[in-house]
Amino acid sequence: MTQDWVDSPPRPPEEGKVKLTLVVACALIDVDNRVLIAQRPEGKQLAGLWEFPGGKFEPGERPEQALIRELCEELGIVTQEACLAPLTFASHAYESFHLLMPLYICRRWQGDVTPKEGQALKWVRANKLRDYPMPPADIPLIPPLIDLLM
Ligand SMILES: Nc1nc2c([nH]c(=O)n2[C@@H]2O[C@H](COP(=O)(O)OP(=O)(O)OP(=O)(O)O)[C@@H](O)[C@H]2O)c(=O)[nH]1
Repeated sequence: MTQDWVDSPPRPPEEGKVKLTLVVACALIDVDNRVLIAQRPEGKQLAGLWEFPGGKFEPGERPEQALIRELCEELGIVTQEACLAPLTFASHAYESFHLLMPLYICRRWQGDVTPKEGQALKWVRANKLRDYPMPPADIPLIPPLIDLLM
């Protein structure tokens, strides 16, 4: 019997490889302990679903820098690193990538929350978040928010 792999054993399957996508997100919390969610606009992946503001990193950015930039671009507000506290994270296998998404909470910012990208916004009690369809990655983020806010 020939063993043509004796000098070069079979490799682990290629399908084990994933594209890891790093996204940073924020639960903004208002004075009534409600959380801000935003609806993904038409034309984007997962359009119509409600999500936490945030987005992908730009090259060389730290998570807090990326989040401060995204909050300014999407909502027209300014916050500082000292006002961002890590709460939990999402790790979810989408079909074409694996999402790793830290979720921060933020209670202090300057400016009025304004939908800068035409997205619908809603302030929602943590125990009502399940009434809004969210991306699958976000579902495990709800219980820590309920624990924190209810
Ligand atoms: N911001 C945000 N993104 C989320 C959440 N949950 C979730 O699965 N995602 C996914 O994480 C990625 C976020 O990237 P993004 O908002 O910067 O990206 P995008 O699809 O608008 O893409 P683009 O910026 O390349 O146009 C998307 O694939 C989005 O579906 C969430 O709660 N907030």
